[in-house]
Amino acid sequence: MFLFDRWDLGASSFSPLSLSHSLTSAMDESQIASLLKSSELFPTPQSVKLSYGTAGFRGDAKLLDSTVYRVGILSALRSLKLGSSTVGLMITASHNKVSDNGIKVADPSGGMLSQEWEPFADQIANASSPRELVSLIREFVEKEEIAIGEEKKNKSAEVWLGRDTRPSGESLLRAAEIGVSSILGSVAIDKGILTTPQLHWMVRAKNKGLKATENDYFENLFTSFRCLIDLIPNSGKDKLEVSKVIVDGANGVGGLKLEELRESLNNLDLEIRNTGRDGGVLNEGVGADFVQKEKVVPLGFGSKDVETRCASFDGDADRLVYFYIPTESSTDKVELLDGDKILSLFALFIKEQLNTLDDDDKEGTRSRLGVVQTAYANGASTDYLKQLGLDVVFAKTGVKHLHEKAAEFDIGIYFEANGHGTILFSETFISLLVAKQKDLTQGSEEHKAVSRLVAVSNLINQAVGDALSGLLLVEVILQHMGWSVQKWNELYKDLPSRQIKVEVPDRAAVVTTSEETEALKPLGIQDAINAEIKKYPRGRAFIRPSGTEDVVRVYAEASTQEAADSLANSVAQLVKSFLG
Ligand SMILES: CC(=O)N[C@H]1[C@@H](OP(=O)(O)O)O[C@H](CO)[C@@H](O)[C@@H]1O
Ligand SMILES: [Mg+2]
Repeated sequence: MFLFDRWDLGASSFSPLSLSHSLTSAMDESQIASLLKSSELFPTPQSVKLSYGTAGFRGDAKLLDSTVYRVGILSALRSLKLGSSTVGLMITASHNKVSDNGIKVADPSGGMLSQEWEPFADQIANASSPRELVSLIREFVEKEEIAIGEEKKNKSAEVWLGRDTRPSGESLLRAAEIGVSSILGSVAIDKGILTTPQLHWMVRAKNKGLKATENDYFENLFTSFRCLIDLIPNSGKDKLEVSKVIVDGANGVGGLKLEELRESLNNLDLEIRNTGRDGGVLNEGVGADFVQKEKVVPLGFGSKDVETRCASFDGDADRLVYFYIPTESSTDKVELLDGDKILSLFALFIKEQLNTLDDDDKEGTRSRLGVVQTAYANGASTDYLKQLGLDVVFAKTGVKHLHEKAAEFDIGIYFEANGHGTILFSETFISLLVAKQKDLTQGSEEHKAVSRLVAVSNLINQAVGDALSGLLLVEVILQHMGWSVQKWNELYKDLPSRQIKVEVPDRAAVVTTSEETEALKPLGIQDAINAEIKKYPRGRAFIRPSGTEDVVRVYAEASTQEAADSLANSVAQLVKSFLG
């Protein structure tokens, strides 16, 4: 009973004995003691309601200790549930401001945490006392039939931890370690500063029994990049001179990792700015989110870079956008090549290789290539992709939703307009490609096409969107096509669009349909939005509550920039008047 002596169980009717009985049904006393003792170190902040959201928990870093500790516990349980497979924990708040931080879980597949576990994450993050926390864990462990405790000594959980460059990362990582270790026998392994996609890649590789260090990640990137370079028709002769690309690292982890990778890349003229070493602040006036939303040059770029191909990463390097400063620009406006345009370039390249193969396909087993977008995709990109004859499907915002849909194809390409995306190859399709590669005559067009596809499947991160691997693929495709960034931009012309964030007292008051294009609540707002849309040629607009920030997002598109701005503003006004 010593376990509970130190606990003030308050004035509730709760008795230590009943706690002991109910908890021990799923967990032994030493396990309960461990949880109670460690949770004492991390009191829940009052008056903060936490939600796992679109991409894990995020918020002011000062308020996150207990959340991160609790997600540490969850990750150990997740590992145990899945036969002690390795689970990843990433401490990052991506494109949010530097004083924020966050945590997300990478499942053993390398993908996002199964959505079935999100309600449990919300529950434990919001548990108001150690007693409630332990009780929730006990119930969950019982429901999920997770075996923890003495009898499991030989099979323990393993969690790999990574963090971005935020100053708060180190102490939060310690909190996560304590959380993991409070599930007895679990092992937390600190993998240091990483990009989010690196950790996801490493977790996936580890669970597939492959080499899984950070060096293996780099080696995989430059080997497959080199392979694609070697497969460029005429080895680049008669093609565009390889021109320079300048990368904005958002003053975060991505620029630093790209610097490491650059040592081994000799077919790329690469300049890296905003590495964070020159005094710049993470995500402040820099990075993919800033460039994509504001459509202006990031700090450190200017008139000297006119017409040069530039790219921006976000704070944890899972997003990538390209841009250039047009000659005629007298302002700081950029021509943006967003996730939709990267998706289009990838789709075009993959389709070209598949066409070469399918022509040769005697059995007529054509491969299923599909693309996945969200409601934020520019309408012009969707028209373009459809006109290419591609199967275009839509998913809710958040890569976990896009990833799921892309996995239904032999090759599924998904991208959010903000630059998060990748190309998924199904295991069966990869085996088919590898078998074909062996059968076909070396040097034939078919052999080259199949080899390119295999190299792309190795280069591009199969777990999540990855700015580093995305950048390398864009670069090699441009060299393959002999295209400048301007030529690439001409694939289609974006419809003018505008995004606005509206702060409201309760963003949860906005409830949308599953496609997120219509608001069901507050009642009447959708009719009012529709009436606004009708006033604009090619007008389209929708609202949804953000899953990562305390705002309602407004998106609008129309045939001119003025019209898109005006439509977005009118809809923002409606949001304020219905919810303000
Ligand atoms: C419009 C927009 O860019 N939304 C972003 C943003 O989600 P919100 O739920 O919209 O806050 O952050 C997510 C995580 O990075 C990303 O997946 C998503 O695309
Ligand atoms: Mg990110």
